[in-house]
Amino acid sequence: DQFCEAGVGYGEPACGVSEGSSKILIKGGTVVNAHHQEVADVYVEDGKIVAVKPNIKVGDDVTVLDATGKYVMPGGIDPHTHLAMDFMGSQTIDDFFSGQAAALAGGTTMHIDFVIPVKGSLIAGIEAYEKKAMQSCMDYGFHMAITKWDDDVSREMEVMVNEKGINSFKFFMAYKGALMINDELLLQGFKKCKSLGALSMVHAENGDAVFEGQNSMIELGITGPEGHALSRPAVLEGEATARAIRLAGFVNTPLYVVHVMSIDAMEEIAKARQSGQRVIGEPVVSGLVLDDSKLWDPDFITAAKYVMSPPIRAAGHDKALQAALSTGILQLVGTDHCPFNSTQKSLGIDDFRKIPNGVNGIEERMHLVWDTMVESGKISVSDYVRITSTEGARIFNIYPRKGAILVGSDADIIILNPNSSFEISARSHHSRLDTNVFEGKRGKGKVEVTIAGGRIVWINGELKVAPGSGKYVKMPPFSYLFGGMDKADAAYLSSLRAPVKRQISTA
Ligand SMILES: NC(=O)NCCC(=O)O
Ligand SMILES: [Zn+2]
Ligand SMILES: [Zn+2]
Repeated sequence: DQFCEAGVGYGEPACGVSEGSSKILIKGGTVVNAHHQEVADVYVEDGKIVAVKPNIKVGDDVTVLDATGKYVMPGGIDPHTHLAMDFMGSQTIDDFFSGQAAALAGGTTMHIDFVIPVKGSLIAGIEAYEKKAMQSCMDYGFHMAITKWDDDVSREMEVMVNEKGINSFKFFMAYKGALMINDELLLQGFKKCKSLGALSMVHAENGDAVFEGQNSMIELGITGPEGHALSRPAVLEGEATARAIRLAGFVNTPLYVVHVMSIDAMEEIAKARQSGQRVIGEPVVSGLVLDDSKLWDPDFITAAKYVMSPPIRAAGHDKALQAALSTGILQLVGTDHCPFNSTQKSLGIDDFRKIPNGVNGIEERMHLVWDTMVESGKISVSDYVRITSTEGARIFNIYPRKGAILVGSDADIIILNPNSSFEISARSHHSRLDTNVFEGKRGKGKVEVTIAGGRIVWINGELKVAPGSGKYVKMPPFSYLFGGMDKADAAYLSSLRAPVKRQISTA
């Protein structure tokens, strides 16, 4: 078994992990934060970072890890996952335990998952997810999807923000007949989010046009996975991104565009940001490092494992998204980890519209982003920390508790060896998935140690995780993205020209 699972408590030497206390000293590494790096020791006690400075001396009861020549960085925060999600007639194959264990093995120490309402009810939705998350072995937070609109939903959004610690709501502009909402709902939702200080997030594809595109493909006799890409071209992602941006601008509320997969969408975000609008763009690792060629593979399972929405695009979009990430047009990297195994993907053997949409990434993100962005010289190590951890913590308002190696921060830490290497395979990964969309990818830089909540959970290629040890992280509203918005609203109001007092002329 790859996991030391139930029954193995922390503090016991198991799975070859020698740690036995909650006191850890990381010695001699290069400690990297988003704005600074220095050679220093990091001392951890009871789940928190207690000291960051050179030459810390400790007693015999402390586990000492030598990080000389290595980077000591905040654990990754994956802002976009779907664990144990019921979707397209299946449930994603990783639950909150297996998905999080995989994450920890890849250097991610917190994720934010999307709660899907039950028949539109947010309360029923969060209750279901609270149950699913009971087996957690790492810290997590929730976004909430909005799938219908009425007074109950509006009231429940208040409960989510004020009582449940949710500060972001996702609106699906695609998946017609299932999760999709229309522009009227989008506007109501954006207004409500603004009033609550919650971040509006969109899955930006024109769902009506996608529906048309799908029907056209079927009429043309194109039923295989390539039909998925052909039916929802980048122009539909660009259109929806532009529409969401303009509606968020009309309401004057910040917008977060999830899984930006195309140049078309990225350019809309670039334009909006250039004009001063508060728009965040999140590429996902599959969009950054893959292209759509495998969707034409003659083997159905090989092709179907690449089916996700918006689709992985033709070569060229990947490089453009990397460039946008390096120049700050896009701000942080997620995964959209939404794994369906071969049997589940086979639901669409005769019709691509029935292939459950989603790919893996929660375990691979930190390595692939390091190799693609840092090892290639596109960004600095500090920027790596920013796009994989710190910016997520800031956007979702949990910085500096998360996303930093600072005194008082949670002890979520990775040690990355830049001279070591990784290779990705379904044979060795920790997800329950029987395939891997990144199969065979190799690169430089290896997460050798993961510390989550002050415990060594990944070392020497072994996981030591216990179900139930992860904590729910409440995320307060009014993140930095909302700072000064009230002034912009006031300026807008005062800019309105005085209404004309009209009389009926009788002449
Ligand atoms: N992206 C995808 O294909 N599946 C997960 C659901 C979503 O994020 O749209
Ligand atoms: Zn989506
Ligand atoms: Zn998603």
